[in-house]
Amino acid sequence: MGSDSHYQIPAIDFSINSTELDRGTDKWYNLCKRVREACENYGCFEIVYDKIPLQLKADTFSMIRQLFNLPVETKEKNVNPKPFHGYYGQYPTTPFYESFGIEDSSNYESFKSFTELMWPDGHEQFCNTVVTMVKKMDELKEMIEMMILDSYGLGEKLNSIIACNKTLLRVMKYDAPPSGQYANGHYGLTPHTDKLVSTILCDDQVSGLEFETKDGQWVKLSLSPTSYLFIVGDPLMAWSNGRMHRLKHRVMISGGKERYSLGAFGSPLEGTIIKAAKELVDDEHPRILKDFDYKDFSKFTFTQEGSAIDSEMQVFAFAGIST
Ligand SMILES: O=C(O)CCC(=O)C(=O)O
Ligand SMILES: [Fe+2]
Repeated sequence: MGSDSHYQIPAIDFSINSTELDRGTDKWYNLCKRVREACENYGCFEIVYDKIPLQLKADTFSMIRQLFNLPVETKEKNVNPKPFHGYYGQYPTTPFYESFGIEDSSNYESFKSFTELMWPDGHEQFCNTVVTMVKKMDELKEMIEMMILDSYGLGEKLNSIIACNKTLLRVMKYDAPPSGQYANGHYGLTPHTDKLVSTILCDDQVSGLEFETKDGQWVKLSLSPTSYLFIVGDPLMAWSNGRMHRLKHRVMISGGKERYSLGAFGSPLEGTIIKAAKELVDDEHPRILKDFDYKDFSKFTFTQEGSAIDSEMQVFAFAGIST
């Protein structure tokens, strides 16, 4: 992955023979260890993965362009009161950003309903292409979640938030600002840590994503066509009792071409209480957060009080243990 020449996030190659990736093999445990180290030290890693055909990815982005090209009145029909779901756009603070959050999108019937909301006469190619892509990203996400559990020796804890969440598909578009404006960059998306458990992200080869290193430097990322980015979100950090690092990131746009990106986000199930795995709390790692209801936390981030707090501090303001 091209980033600032002196700073490189780990790249983990999953493009190997499927049987080697079976749970229990040496290769599996070796990857588990690397995944854990990357999440703890960087809060992210590049996933090199050849099991999603490049043509499928290209077709998906072409379908997503068609979606964003629909009239605003049509896009606004995708209303969903849950945080990070539904259509978001035309906001004065992020004038170049639009997104859709579509739940249960690896389920054909559910995605078909969304498709018919956007195209009342149906759009089979849109539906088939995107569902196929989300299923592939889902497989990858489930495998990485299992690796995280196994990396801590907690592979049997299948009711933890790591193993038990639903994929929320989010698609994003960042308009290119008018030429000559913002030559030095403008926020497409302001700095934040993800509020969903984890994220697997890819883009259509127009860069803009940047992340903050642990020592406060902003570094540009550009993903190769066969790469995806895994990002640790606040709930995953909370589950790991602070062992995993949340990645603070932002999108900067500076003109030229519009950017499209696509993410499979792990969304906690209704009623989920986020708590540190008890095995990950000990004298050396005292508990850093109280248990909290995920829904209340995500609502809090949108309140006047919550939104005034820096994104990475919100979880501590909501559930921090005062010493
Ligand atoms: O568009 C991107 O590359 C990043 C999107 C993102 O960070 C988010 O939706 O949380
Ligand atoms: Fe994000």
